[in-house]
Amino acid sequence: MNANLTRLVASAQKPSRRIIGLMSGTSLDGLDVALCRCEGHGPATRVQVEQFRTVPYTDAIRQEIRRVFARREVELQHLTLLNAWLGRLHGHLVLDCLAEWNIEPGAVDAIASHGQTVFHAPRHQHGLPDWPDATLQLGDGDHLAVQTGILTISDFRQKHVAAGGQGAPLAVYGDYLIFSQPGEDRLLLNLGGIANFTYLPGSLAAPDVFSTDTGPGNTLLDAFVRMYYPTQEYDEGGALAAQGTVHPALLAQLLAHPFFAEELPKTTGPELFNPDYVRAAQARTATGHLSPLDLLATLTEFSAAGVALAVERAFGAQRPFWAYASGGGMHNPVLMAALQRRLPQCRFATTEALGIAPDAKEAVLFAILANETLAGEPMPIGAGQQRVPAVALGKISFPG
Ligand SMILES: Nc1ncnc2c1ncn2[C@@H]1O[C@H](COP(=O)(O)OP(=O)(O)OP(=O)(O)O)[C@@H](O)[C@H]1O
Ligand SMILES: CC(=O)N[C@H]1[C@@H]2OC[C@@H](O2)[C@@H](O)[C@@H]1O[C@H](C)C(=O)O
Repeated sequence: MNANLTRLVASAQKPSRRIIGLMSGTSLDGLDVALCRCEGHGPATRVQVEQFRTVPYTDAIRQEIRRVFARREVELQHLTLLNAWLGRLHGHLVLDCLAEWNIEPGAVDAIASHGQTVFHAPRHQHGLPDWPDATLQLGDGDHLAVQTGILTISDFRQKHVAAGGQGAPLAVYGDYLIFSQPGEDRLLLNLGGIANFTYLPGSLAAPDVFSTDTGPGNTLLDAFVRMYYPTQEYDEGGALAAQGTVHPALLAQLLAHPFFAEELPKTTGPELFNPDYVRAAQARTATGHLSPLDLLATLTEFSAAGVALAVERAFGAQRPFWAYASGGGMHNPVLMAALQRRLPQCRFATTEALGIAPDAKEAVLFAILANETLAGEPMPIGAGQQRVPAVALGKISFPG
């Protein structure tokens, strides 16, 4: 047998594995690196986060990604170069983190790399009836594996699409394994660039588990903050939105897109929710004159409204939940207050209360996905209409 396969089988048979989860989301704020100890697999999975760091992206890195990010037309050479360049960059950043933590690469079983989404194209968004759902993440796993000498599992979203999903959200698999609690209906709410939630029934009925994007989280806020306040990357503490007033007609127009009326689960991205989308809604409502502060207040309310609409659509307006937040948006009190006002039946906490630091959560979930790819069985959750395919996700790259 090939020596790589022998090592792979040995790793899959271990009672516990050390896996580095990597996530760089749509906000382009940096690479989240979570060193996890994953014990067991399936519902018996136990995860302990041994180390976590967000390595911030420099402006130069962000600029290179933005040349292709969510753009319908790009320079093909740049896209090609970026795939290898990001793979190497992520490999370097992993090695830097390991050196800082005093851990040898040989002490790590695997890297679970999400890669950088550069274009997300579910059918409802590209609108081309003869073409499938599709999504593209860059930062090829082979580069990470060779750079670090660590087995790498990457490109998790393609199998999801191939097996009938939209390529997202994937958090549902890990959420189900580590956050399900008998007797408590839970929502795991991630407020990243795009917002999404996973529903975990207290009955533990696997077929009912599902996950959906709800619309923008921070992506529009970030884009307009950068536009109006070039020295800032985001609305720190919601300080700007807090000084503005929500414009009801613009808010209604922003919510008029068919995305919000569509069946759950669904997925989206900045390909749809971008400044052009907002400008078009402003043109339709003659609100082009709105001050930056009022616009940010309206966009913050828009994000909260998207989440509330999806929750109501799925469960009605009455059903109580514990909602455990994660993602950068939970640091924005204006957004959190709007959510609480629109979902009075929910009680809010963060995943800290469940033992996982909210900023680390997505990176940890990819480590868990890789752990399942190595040692688990496909999970029978969200069967059928919920579009959560029961398949092992990710591609395996050997270091040699
Ligand atoms: N202190 C803060 N106050 C307000 N907003 C914040 C704060 N900290 C982070 N954010 C917001 O969170 C964003 C980063 O969130 P996160 O890292 O969860 O996004 P992501 O993982 O890139 O997104 P996605 O989950 O869509 O892929 C920032 O761009 C900013 O908008
Ligand atoms: C295509 C893509 O990268 N989608 C991301 C993005 O960020 C949030 C939301 O949009 C979610 O659908 C997904 O990420 C998380 C980790 C997921 O798949 O669960």
